[in-house]
Amino acid sequence: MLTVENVTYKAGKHTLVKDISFMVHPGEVMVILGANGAGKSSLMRLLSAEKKPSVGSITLSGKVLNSYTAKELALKRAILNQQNIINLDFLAMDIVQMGRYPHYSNKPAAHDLDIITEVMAITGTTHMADRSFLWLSGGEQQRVHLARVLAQIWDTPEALLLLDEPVSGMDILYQQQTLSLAAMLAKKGFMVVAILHDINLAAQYADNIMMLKNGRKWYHGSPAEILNTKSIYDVFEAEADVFTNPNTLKQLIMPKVMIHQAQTTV
Ligand SMILES: Nc1ncnc2c1ncn2[C@@H]1O[C@H](COP(=O)(O)OP(=O)(O)OP(=O)(O)O)[C@@H](O)[C@H]1O
Repeated sequence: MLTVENVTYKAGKHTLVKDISFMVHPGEVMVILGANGAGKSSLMRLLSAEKKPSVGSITLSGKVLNSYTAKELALKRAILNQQNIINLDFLAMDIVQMGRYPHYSNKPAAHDLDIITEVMAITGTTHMADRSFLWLSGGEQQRVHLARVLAQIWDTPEALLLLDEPVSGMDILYQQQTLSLAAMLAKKGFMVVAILHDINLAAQYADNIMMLKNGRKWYHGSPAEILNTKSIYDVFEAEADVFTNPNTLKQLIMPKVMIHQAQTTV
């Protein structure tokens, strides 16, 4: 279980995350929503242990996050960042293999190679295995990185998977496939925390959504509980209609065109 208790994070005189508490259980997909600058990535940096809370505590499986060694943490949580800049001429397969580095010292074992094959198949990257990573498109690179991150924790029960805008740059099919995969991994026992900008994808795939505003938790609950015209306006200052998709019974958000604002910016 991931437990975040009264966490505040300050950078210099700026408070980026303010007194946030929540829990994520194995089996759960939690999506973080919020406007640009709301503090989503700052919170993610705390959850990944890249940064330490100024106040409050974060525990993973009952142990304080910042007391894990780097190696212990690599075996327990993986993060897909927004930007994974790699300028070296690796093959896509080599990038995925990097995800297994914490699991072996010299050469990957047969078990590691099996996992690499499996995650490349599940992320639709098998056919890119022998291609130079640098020559892949942005969306293809993102899928290879997803395979790398999955390779890292594939055989760890109740691992924490952190996804910072995992579907940016992906086409509609891979957006759906990536988030279905995240939901499937949660069913397998992982804890998934994802930052998304697309509220409809959040409505479709999240078990719970946390909406941030000015570094604070503004709303937290299931999509059905918290996604409505008021919460969307409160958090994004955007007007939207919220319907129920008759096929999936999930929320469907239709932003209203802001004619006045659009005209004044033309
Ligand atoms: N090290 C820092 N020092 C001061 N301010 C910072 C620092 N890092 C981030 N900020 C500010 O904190 C706020 C939150 O940033 P953060 O990247 O967490 O937002 P976000 O919700 O992820 O935004 P976006 O949707 O645009 O990616 C922003 O106003 C940002 O400029």
